[in-house]
Parts: sequence; C-alpha cells; structure tokens
Amino acid sequence: MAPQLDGYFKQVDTSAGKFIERLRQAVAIPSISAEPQRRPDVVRMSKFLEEQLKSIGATVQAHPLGPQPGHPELELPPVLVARYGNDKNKRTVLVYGHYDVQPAEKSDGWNSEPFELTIDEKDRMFGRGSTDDKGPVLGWINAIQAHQEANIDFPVNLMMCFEGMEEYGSEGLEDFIHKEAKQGGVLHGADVVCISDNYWLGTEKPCLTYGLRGCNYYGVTISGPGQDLHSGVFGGSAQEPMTDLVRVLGSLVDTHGQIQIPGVMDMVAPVTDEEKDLYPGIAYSMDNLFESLGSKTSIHEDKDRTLMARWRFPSLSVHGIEGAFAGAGAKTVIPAKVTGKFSIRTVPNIESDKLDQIVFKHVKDIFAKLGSKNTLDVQLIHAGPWWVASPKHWNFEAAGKAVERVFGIKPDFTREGGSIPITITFEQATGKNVLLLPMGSSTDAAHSINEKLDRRNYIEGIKLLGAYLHYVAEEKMD
Ligand SMILES: NCC(=O)N[C@@H](Cc1c[nH]cn1)C(=O)O
Ligand SMILES: [Zn+2]
Ligand SMILES: [Zn+2]
Repeated sequence: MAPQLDGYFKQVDTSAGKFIERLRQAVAIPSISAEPQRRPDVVRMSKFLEEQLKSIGATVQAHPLGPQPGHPELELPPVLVARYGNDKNKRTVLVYGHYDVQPAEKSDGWNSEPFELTIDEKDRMFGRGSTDDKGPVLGWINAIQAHQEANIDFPVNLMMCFEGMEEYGSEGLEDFIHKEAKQGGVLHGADVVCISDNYWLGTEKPCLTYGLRGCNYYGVTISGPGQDLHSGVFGGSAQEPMTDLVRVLGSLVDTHGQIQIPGVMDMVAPVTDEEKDLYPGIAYSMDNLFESLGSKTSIHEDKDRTLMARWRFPSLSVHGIEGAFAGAGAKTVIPAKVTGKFSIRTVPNIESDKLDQIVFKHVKDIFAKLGSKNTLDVQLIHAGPWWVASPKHWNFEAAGKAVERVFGIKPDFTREGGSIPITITFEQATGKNVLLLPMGSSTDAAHSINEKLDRRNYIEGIKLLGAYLHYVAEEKMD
C-alpha cells in the first residue's frame, strides 16, 4: 500500500536541514497575538508563510478579518487560505493551523532566547512556537516540497487554512469559516479535515485525538484609589484592591483542583462504564506526567484519574494579575487597579453562557461578602467550545495506517485537555470528519518556558503528514 512512501521518506530525511532552517526563520518572528504592540509581527509572520506557500507553488489568498472586537484601532491578522492541487479525481483535505504564538520573554526563565531556534545535544529544538504551532504548520509545506523534490505525485488536493489569532480565542475566524465553507466559498469542497495542533500523551507513542476541552477565559478587575499608593503612607487607611482580589481568586478552586463555584460540576456529563473501560488501555503513566511537570506535584495518584482530570472534567486555572507588582525586589506599592485572569476548561455538557452567568454571580457574591468600598467588574474575555467526535471514520483509519507505517506502532486514541476553539466550527461548517493528528510530544512545554520540538518529532512528523495524505487517497469512503 502507498508504494511511493519509501521515496518520500528518504527525501524528507535528505531535506531535513532545509526544513529545520524554515522552522528557524518562522520562530524568529515573535508573532504574539495577545500583545497589541506585537500585531505587526503577527502580520509579518503571515507574509512569511505566504511566501513559503507560494515558493512551493500553492495559490494563496490573505483574507482580512477587520478590526479586533473591543479594539477598533487594531486590525486582526489575515487568515491565509492556500490550495495545492485542483484535480477532480483526487480527494481534497482541508488542514488548519495557526501562525501566532503565546507570549515569551527570556526573563520568564528561558534557558535560551525564545525567538531564536536553539538546538541542543539531544536534538531538542527550543523556541516559542516550535511545537505550537509553527512546526506542524510548516510540516504541511515541507510535505509538499519533499514530494516535488522526490518527483512523487501529490496524492490529494490540499486546502490550507492558517490563522493568526488562535492563542487569543480565534477571534473573527468562526464567521469566516461558516461563510467560506458554503458552495462557492474558498473553503468549500473538502472531503475531510485534519488539524495538527496538539501533542502525544507521552514521548514514544503517537496518538490520534478525537476530543478537546473548551476554554472560557475571564478577567476580574478591582479598583479603588485614583493612583498607585505608598504603603507606608496609605497602608491601613486605604482599602486595597489586591487584598480583595486575592480573596476573590482564592474562592474559585481548591488545592485539589475542585472548582468551588456552585453549579459548575452539576453540568458535567456523568462518566459511563464504557468510557471508564477506555482508560486502562492507554499508554500513559504517572512517570510521563512527572516528566512533563518537571516535578511530582500531581493532584491525583493514579493514571486513569489523571487522564480523566485532563480530558473529561473541567478545571479552573488562575493565570495572573495585571497591574500587580511582579518584579524582583521589595517594592512597597499599593496597586490602584488590578485584574485577575482565570479560565475554566470546559467539557460536555457545560453550556458556555450558563457557565458565564454562574461565574459572574459567584465572583460578585464573594466580593459583596467582603464589604469592601472598592469597585468590582467581571468580564468574559473569550470563550471557545469543547468538542468530542467519533474516531470511527476512514479519516482516522488513514491516519492510523500512516502512524503504523512511519512509527511501526498502532496509535492511541486520545482526547486533549487543551482547546482549539475552531475545531467544532470546521466540523459544523463543512459537515466533514475532523481528525487531530499531533506532531509534538508531552514534554514540549507548549505555552511554557523552554518550549521545544524534538528533531525526531518534526522530521518523522513531516513523514506522518505526507503518509496520512497518501492513505486518505486510498481509503474507501464510509
Ligand atoms: N495548541 C492549541 C492551544 O494551545 N490552544 C489554546 C487556545 C486558547 C484558548 N484560550 C486561549 N487560548 C489553549 O490554551 O488551549
Ligand atoms: Zn496551538
Ligand atoms: Zn497554544
């Protein structure tokens, strides 16, 4: 089956240095979507990607999305829609990825410059965006190029949709996809959808992913004094916003990860016996968790409960406080206005709007009990839905065969604790099966300091993406 693959694999190995250089150039562009001052870099990254796509003969359109909601002065970065191949006798695969990244500063604790791809003696390629999601996005381009260089016919028509706001909730993309997936739209005509933007459960065994948690992200702002104050002069006589905020934040979740907001857990679908039976067969251990954590500070003691906590139950994380003193030293300031940021990862059957109302009520109730003269405001910053699909589809079968061919092992079928808000939109707008096909591993530290992609995962991942397309071309439709 798929006899051309050996030649393709050989070519990927031959071109590996070139593909790593492409990743180096991409990582060098700090395309941080959450920071308005970095928006020109996000746009620069879209232009880089456009050039790369054109260089391999894809047709590319950059679609503007208009101003960012709530920031009329700030244009959203464009969605790139590219096409390679237009053969009516071939299947069409729609792939999605994102070219924006999470914020990163060397001073956060990185061992190397976050926007300089740094390869160590173990062939780990460190850099912001290396695994999330520049490596996988470039993987599709590299797969096309290796086919050309090896003179192997590309097995499918590839439609590529790359956005620049994923790490900020995919603003503006949903409407675009719904519009363009219709007859006559630029995203119309896909047979299946594939997204490479998540991770293996461990470091050795690839997986195919059929579920994601959603994410509702909130800000709670407490303000009082007209400006920051000297704690020696005003400590004890002014009500302090930080004092109130830490109490509000402290009321949200306990040390054991139990969400303390009444009503949230009532919305969670009960775990069925059939579901419980899936967990013991999955290749994962507490040591895998400890390795990715870099410590043994797990909440749960066993693997099944840990996986359920990641995939199957909601979690609440407190991310930071804007406006608070966070530097080194001992500054004696009383901040005048502080915004706590927290998010809830959602699962079936949590309803997003209902969750917002429950969260707002809880925060307001806790604040009211403090009897503070300060002012409170709580807002939803963005929300993305959870998604669970059926892996019993030829799209997953094709990917399973590709994993076996490249890695010599059958993949695990997993869900993911993270969120890719646009996944369900692709499913609904195209009416087609969506597969998540990860490239990176559990130790990649996406969103964290020292994010990396192992050379092996990148190069074998390029083979995997190409092999998947060959098996898609061969699969019988359901
Ligand atoms: N690789 C996917 C990813 O990292 N997704 C983000 C999406 C998000 C949701 N809210 C803010 N960003 C994630 O945090 O899961
Ligand atoms: Zn991502
Ligand atoms: Zn991410």
